[in-house]
Amino acid sequence: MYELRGVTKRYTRGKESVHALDGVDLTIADGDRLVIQGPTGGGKSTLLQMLGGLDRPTSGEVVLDGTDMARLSEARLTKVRSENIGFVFQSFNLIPTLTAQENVETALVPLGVKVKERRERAVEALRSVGLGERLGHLPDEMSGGQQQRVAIARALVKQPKVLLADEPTGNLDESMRDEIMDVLETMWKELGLTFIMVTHDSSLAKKAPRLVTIRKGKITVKENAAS
Ligand SMILES: Nc1ncnc2c1ncn2[C@@H]1O[C@H](COP(=O)(O)OP(=O)(O)OP(=O)(O)O)[C@@H](O)[C@H]1O
Repeated sequence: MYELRGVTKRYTRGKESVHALDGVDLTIADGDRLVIQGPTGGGKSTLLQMLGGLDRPTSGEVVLDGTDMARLSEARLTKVRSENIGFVFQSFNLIPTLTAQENVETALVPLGVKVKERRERAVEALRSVGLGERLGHLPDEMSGGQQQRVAIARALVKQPKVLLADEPTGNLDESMRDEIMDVLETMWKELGLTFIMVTHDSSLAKKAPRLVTIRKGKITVKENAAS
């Protein structure tokens, strides 16, 4: 469970100061599916970075399961991240010289998983996203949708509690977008993940059980009873 209290993030460039987040209070229960939307520059990516422990707030608390990530040492924060949080980005971020299977295995290296188990888990994760036949393919031998599936397998192979996705369908055409959303939704249901996604896509936002809109660093939360 996440508890954000008074989270502020200020960026300073020369004399200019931007309040990317301005006193954000937000609770996210385990197993929630939450969409973050809002205008360009509103603070969506900054909020996701705080949730992922990729950056620290200027002030406030980002508590994940009782631990304030803002106060952890870099080493402990890296450990919390690699054990608990999977990331999927718009630009897939696969290593171009590694096969699909090797890309997925990389997520298990920091956890000290032995080679044989790494291989088995990577194959299983790729099968679960429908890529059992593509284990030995390099990223540029796969479509955008397939590359994003590899990225999803890489995020989930470590069995995280939380999956964070920043515009995961932003680089994909409409049919691939639906396909990737189906994969993400299935994984969310099957694995009992907390799934938090930033999107510009209003049709995806409408379907979310919980919608956070962020403008000028301030959030509003809407529950969607219909979904
Ligand atoms: N590293 C940085 N240095 C300075 N300012 C930054 C930095 N990162 C973000 N900002 C500023 O903080 C504000 C929020 O940015 P953020 O990227 O979180 O918005 P966003 O809602 O994700 O936007 P977009 O939809 O365009 O990706 C913007 O005004 C942005 O210019």
